[in-house]
Amino acid sequence: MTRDLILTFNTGSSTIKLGFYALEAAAPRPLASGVIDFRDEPFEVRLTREGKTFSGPITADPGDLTAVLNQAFAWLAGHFNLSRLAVIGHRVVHGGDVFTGPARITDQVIAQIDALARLAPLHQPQSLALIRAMRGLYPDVPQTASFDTAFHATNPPLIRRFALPRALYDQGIKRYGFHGLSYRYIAGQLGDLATDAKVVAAHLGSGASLCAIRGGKSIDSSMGFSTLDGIPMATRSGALDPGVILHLMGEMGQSLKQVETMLYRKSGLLGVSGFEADSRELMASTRPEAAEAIDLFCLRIAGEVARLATSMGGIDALVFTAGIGEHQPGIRARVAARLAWLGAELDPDANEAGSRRISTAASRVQLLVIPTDEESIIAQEAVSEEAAT
Ligand SMILES: Nc1ncnc2c1ncn2[C@@H]1O[C@H](COP(=O)(O)OP(=O)(O)O)[C@@H](O)[C@H]1O
Ligand SMILES: CC(=O)OP(=O)(O)O
Ligand SMILES: [Mg+2]
Repeated sequence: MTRDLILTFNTGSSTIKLGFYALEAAAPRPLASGVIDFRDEPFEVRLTREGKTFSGPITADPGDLTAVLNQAFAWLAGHFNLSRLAVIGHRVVHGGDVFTGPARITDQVIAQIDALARLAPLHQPQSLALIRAMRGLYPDVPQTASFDTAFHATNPPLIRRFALPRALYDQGIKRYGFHGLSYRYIAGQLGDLATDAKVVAAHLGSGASLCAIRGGKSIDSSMGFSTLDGIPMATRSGALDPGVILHLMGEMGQSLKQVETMLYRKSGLLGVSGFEADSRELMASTRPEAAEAIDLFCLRIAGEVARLATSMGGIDALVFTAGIGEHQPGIRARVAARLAWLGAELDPDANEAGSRRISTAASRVQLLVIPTDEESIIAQEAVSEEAAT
């Protein structure tokens, strides 16, 4: 049996995104994409192939991932010959200092990923459960991990350091950065800006961060030790005065679990608006709290662009990507307006149309929209890692 099918997983807090690729000499060729969205009612697995979307019902309890995957893959077997699976590639958010590139999954690698789970509680446990479940379903198929943190391994030590006692840095308490698969993809899509331009990429999805990229390398990013740092997100706070945490746990007697739940799940756009985490609903709402949540989001994004420009000594282009970056012209316009002092000038028609370039010819900073594709990086890394071992 020829094994020529690649499966990728991009695991999030509420969705598992799947990609199917054909193994080909030049590069993996995309065949189909799928999603299992735990928020869906009715609960189902969806597959989009050649412009058509198919769905299979899932009756298993969403809390039982093994049962969910058993059912989902029994249905997917009607669309793909799964005995042709050559490799399964996973996005794993935190690789710490251990992983500076993709890795073939072994028992030791699973233990190392597990040891970092606390730093990415919305993602890492889900990835581990998925890796284990796929081992059970397809024990003969090799699995690989592609790490969000790996792209930022090029950040200089000064960028990675917190102003904390030196010994903590040596114990791994430092800035790592995330969304690296997305930034690696964007770095490959910059055309004539790829060689030497100073580029800030803004990955604005449910999780959101920004990255300074020059010559194909990450110089600095907004996320740090955990996936909480930087700008506000759908339900995460972004950077926060650590004194607030001391106050909550000291004066207000909150537990670690309570604070963790608040920072990861009840803050950000949801926390500030008081009712909604999704940018579509917030942009459509007339409530002042919704406007304030979006305004704070945009203010903090613009502030981070300026900070990252300082790390690079300038900025030539700002790239918007991911769900919000690609599809919310109103948010792009608000960010651009706050960067007018830097010479950023939006072309409103190009922005509404979602063109690749959305700035005027006179703009001192090019504003670009580039759709991201984390899955294609996972597929490429799965093939190269599998070939190397
Ligand atoms: N077609 C769209 N139009 C407007 N907003 C969108 C669209 N698609 C996604 N978004 C917004 O993007 C955010 C989710 O980003 P996405 O990158 O899809 O999420 P995730 O981080 O889960 O992969 C949400 O705020 C959502 O409102
Ligand atoms: C790192 C992170 O926040 O990822 P996501 O945007 O997929 O939640
Ligand atoms: Mg995402």
